[in-house]
Amino acid sequence: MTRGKFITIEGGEGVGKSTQIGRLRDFVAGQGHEVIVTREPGGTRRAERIRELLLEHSDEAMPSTCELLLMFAARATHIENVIRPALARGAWVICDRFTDATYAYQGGGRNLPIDNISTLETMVQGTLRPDITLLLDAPLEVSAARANARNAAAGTSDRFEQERRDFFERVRAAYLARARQEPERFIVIDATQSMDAVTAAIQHALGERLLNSSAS
Ligand SMILES: Nc1ncnc2c1ncn2[C@@H]1O[C@H](COP(=O)(O)OP(=O)(O)O)[C@@H](O)[C@H]1O
Ligand SMILES: Cc1cn([C@H]2C[C@H](O)[C@@H](COP(=O)(O)OP(=O)(O)O)O2)c(=O)[nH]c1=O
Repeated sequence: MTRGKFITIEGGEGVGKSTQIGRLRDFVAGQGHEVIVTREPGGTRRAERIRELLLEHSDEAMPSTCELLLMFAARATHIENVIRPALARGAWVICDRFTDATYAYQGGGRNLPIDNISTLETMVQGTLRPDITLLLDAPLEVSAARANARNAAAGTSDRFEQERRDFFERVRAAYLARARQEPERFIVIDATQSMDAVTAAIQHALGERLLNSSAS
């Protein structure tokens, strides 16, 4: 059985990840593949409980190291129980955020040492890495406006969404730096475009990089 492909989708809050993931699922399923859509932090019962700990507001300070370890604790059970078994049976896995988010948020945003993140990455993932990472990129004005509109409609905002502008600038810069370092894995999409234009750009890039190669 050919191993499935592991696709992650990354970017700041409100860039349009959730919107595009639904369309991506249909696109990949339309090529005849089994598709699993999942997210981080989360994706299993235990990991979703860790997600609640990470996102809830609390009067107990959250040390950055605690945040980092919880992200990888959730990831460990997600990989073991969902991602690896799915890939092994040939399913394609589409994951809303993965370890690049840790490099961007805990590394870029919180200024935690990259070496610590990379040590945990190896400990938790071994050699598992995404085959393709879609980075939806937009200036903060655009992504914040979308996230704010969505949160106002839902009446909620989580602990990360309370961060200040300079935090999100560092997150965006860290994502773009990673994309420059690994151009063969990353596809950077201009997320300021219309939803349909973003969808078309994703499908075009995936067609070039993955679907053709998997057919051969
Ligand atoms: N390309 C786009 N143009 C305009 N609005 C968009 C676009 N993509 C998403 N949106 C809207 O912006 C908000 C945030 O999108 P969402 O997919 O939830 O982002 P994310 O999952 O990245 O936080 C939603 O209300 C969504 O309908
Ligand atoms: C996976 C991951 C997420 N996060 C953060 C980013 C988000 O603010 C938050 C929850 O992710 P998510 O629900 O995907 O955020 P949104 O839909 O608003 O874009 O967790 C990290 O800080 N590190 C990580 O490793």
